[in-house]
This record gives sequence, structure tokens and C-alpha cells, in this order.
Amino acid sequence: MEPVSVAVSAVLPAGGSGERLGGATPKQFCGLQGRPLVSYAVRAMERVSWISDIIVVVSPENIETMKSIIEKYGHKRVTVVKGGVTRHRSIFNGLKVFAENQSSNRLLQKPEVVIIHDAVRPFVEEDILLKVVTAAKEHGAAGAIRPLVSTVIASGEDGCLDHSLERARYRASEMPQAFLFDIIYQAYQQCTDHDLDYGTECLHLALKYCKTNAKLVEGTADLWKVTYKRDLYAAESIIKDNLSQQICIITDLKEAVAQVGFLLHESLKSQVKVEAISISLSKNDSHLQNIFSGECYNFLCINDKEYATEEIQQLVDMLEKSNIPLLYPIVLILVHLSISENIFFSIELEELTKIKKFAREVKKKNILVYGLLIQCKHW
Ligand SMILES: Nc1ccn([C@@H]2O[C@H](COP(=O)(O)OP(=O)(O)OP(=O)(O)O)[C@@H](O)[C@H]2O)c(=O)n1
Ligand SMILES: O=P(O)(O)OC[C@@H](O)[C@@H](O)[C@@H](O)CO
Repeated sequence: MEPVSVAVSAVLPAGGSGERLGGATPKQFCGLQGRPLVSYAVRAMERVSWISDIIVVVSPENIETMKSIIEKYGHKRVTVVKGGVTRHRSIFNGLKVFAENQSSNRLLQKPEVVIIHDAVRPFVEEDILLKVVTAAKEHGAAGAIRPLVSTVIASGEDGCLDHSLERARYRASEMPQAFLFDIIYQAYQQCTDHDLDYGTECLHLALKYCKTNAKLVEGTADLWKVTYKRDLYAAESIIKDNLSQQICIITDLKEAVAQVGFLLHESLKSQVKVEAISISLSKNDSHLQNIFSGECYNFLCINDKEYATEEIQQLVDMLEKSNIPLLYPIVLILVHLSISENIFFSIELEELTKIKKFAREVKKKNILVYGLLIQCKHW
């Protein structure tokens, strides 16, 4: 994807209390697969190389929490800024750090275009970010929109229907949004307290104070905002589903075993993103390192060795040394093939005990080890 030709940064408002979701923990810090929701939005911005700086705006009491998340998940290009009592005030604080270069720990270049994206919208891809930034460069402002699911109605003072809007003419305003920095910053500078305290729409501020009609960009269905508990469950199941869509089959160099790996690859490739490699685990294989950095979290290791614990220990050591951010549980499935003449196959109790003990140890490192014994009759 072509990078953009202007300086772009992002402001992620994450300073809310998540009242509608309930619970003591603000929703942006609730865990999905063990990882805080805000970390997904930060990661989504980090994956975009042409976004220079990422400003995360959090409430004063959560600044240390946010800093520990940045450290634990290895987030880069991130600056934490103190939020305000409303979303608009938080966003304004995030913008100020560029305009007034307030950040003590980084020299932040004022961007030509700034992306504003709610930190509780974890599923945002480079494609939509590029679209809103490109549109903002041309129009001054741009925002993602989605079709309305429910019809919008107005209630009279008596609590009865006053009128309803023709749904086809309206859209839901989502995120990400993007603005020429000077436009949105000047809009915020002119805002009344009422705007800052009760407004919910940045595009409206650009129109009201800078006469800028934002370009509306059709967004994808996964741009929704985590607001209620059900949204958290939905987000977690989407993440789990995404994780399960990628697997790496590792076999050693023996032809028979490599053949099994190849056949498995052929049978799985229509359903999931699968990679099969035959390597000698004793070497620190660069190919495997590449797979680790590709953020694959499911590994299927096939071998026919009597004692494979040492090999798996090597794989775990390589995983730990790789730069794979331990963002999710890693699944290692050991498939032990017994290609033998005799009908009955048994693995020594001692070996099974070793594997179980090993599995218990690595589980503490968020690595889940499963074993599968398959007997193949040698014809
Ligand atoms: N004072 C605030 C309020 C909200 N936000 C952020 O703005 C985004 C969207 O706001 P919303 O979904 O309303 O979050 P909350 O205000 O936390 O939710 P609620 O209204 O249910 O309390 C969230 O990432 C939220 O953290 C913020 O940065 N500062
Ligand atoms: O209104 P809330 O504070 O719940 O969330 C903010 C949303 O309104 C906002 O993200 C979009 O509508 C786009 O402006």
C-alpha cells in the first residue's frame, strides 16, 4: 500500500470511564484474550508505517496503567497524554501536545493530517485509515460512516413520537476520522464549553467553526465501538477467530515426516492461512524467526522421534527469544508419529510424564502444549 506523502499522526481518546459497559475497569483497559482493549487500537496504528506518532489520551488516574501496557506489549511511537472530563476535552488535550509541543519525552512533529480514532474501536485497518487521510488532505476533514441499523426518531415533550427520519438519507458516524491538523485544532480552540462538554462529533466542529464539510467515507462493518458488555464479548470472539485462522506446521527434515506435513498443509490451506516448513530445530532457523515475527500463534510440530521433548524445548526457547509479542496464548501441538511394524505402540510413561511436566511449566509463559500420538502402520 502506497504510504502517504504528508506527516500523519494519530490521537486515540482513551480517557473515558465506560459507564455503559459497567464494572470497575474502564472498558479500554478490559482484557480481550488477556490483552487490554486499548492495546489493539494502538497496535492497529503501529502497523501503519506512515503514522509517525500515536497519542493515547487517558484519565490522570490511568496514566501509569497505560504506560505499563505500552511497556508490556512493546508499543512504539506512543505518547501518553492526560485526558479531560469529556471525550472532546480529551481529544483537544491530545491535539495540544502537537501544537504546543508539550510532550516532555519526545520531540513531536506537528502533523499535516491528524487521525482521531476511539481507542475502543480495535478493528481498524490501514485501508480505511489511508482513505480518510487521503480525503482529509483534499477536503480538510473526513470520517468513516456506516449504514444505520435502526431508524432515527424524535420524541415530543409528551414522550411520544414526534417524527422519524428517512433512514436511507442518514448514516452512522464512526471512526477513524482525519483532519488537516490546523482545521481541527482551530475548531477546538473556538469551541464553547457546551460543545466541549456535550458534543460527540468532531466532524461537526470542523463544519461549525471552520466551514469545512467533511468527506464521508464508507467504512467496513468492523469499525464499531465497544460500548456495552456484549461488544466486549463480540470483540473477543472476533480476535479468537482471527487467531485461529493462522497455523504453522513444523516438521524435521526426514522425508516421511515432511511428507505428512505437506499433506496436512494441502488439506488445511483452503480453510486457514497455513505455512509448512521442514527445518532442523537444532539450528536457529531464520525462516522460523520470520514466522514468529509474522505473529503466528499456532504451531503444529510433527516428528517421529522417540524423545521429542528436547526439540520442543528448543522451539519454546526460540519463541521466547523471538520478537513475537506474547500478546496471546501460543498453542504448540506435538504430533508424534509412530511409523512401525508392530500393531501396538506405546510411548514410555517416563516420556509422557516429561511432556506433561514440560507443558505445565511453559503454560506459565502463556504457551499451551498439547500432545497427539498417531500410529502409522508401515506397509
Ligand atoms: N472523558 C472522556 C470520555 C471518553 N473518552 C474516550 O472516547 C472514546 C469513545 O467514547 P465512549 O464510547 O463514550 O467511552 P466512555 O465515555 O468511556 O463510555 P460511557 O459513555 O459508556 O461512559 C472512548 O475510547 C473513551 O475512552 C475520552 O477519551 N475521554
Ligand atoms: O458518543 P460516545 O462518546 O459514546 O462515542 C463517541 C462517538 O459518538 C463517536 O466516536 C462517533 O460517533 C464519531 O464521532
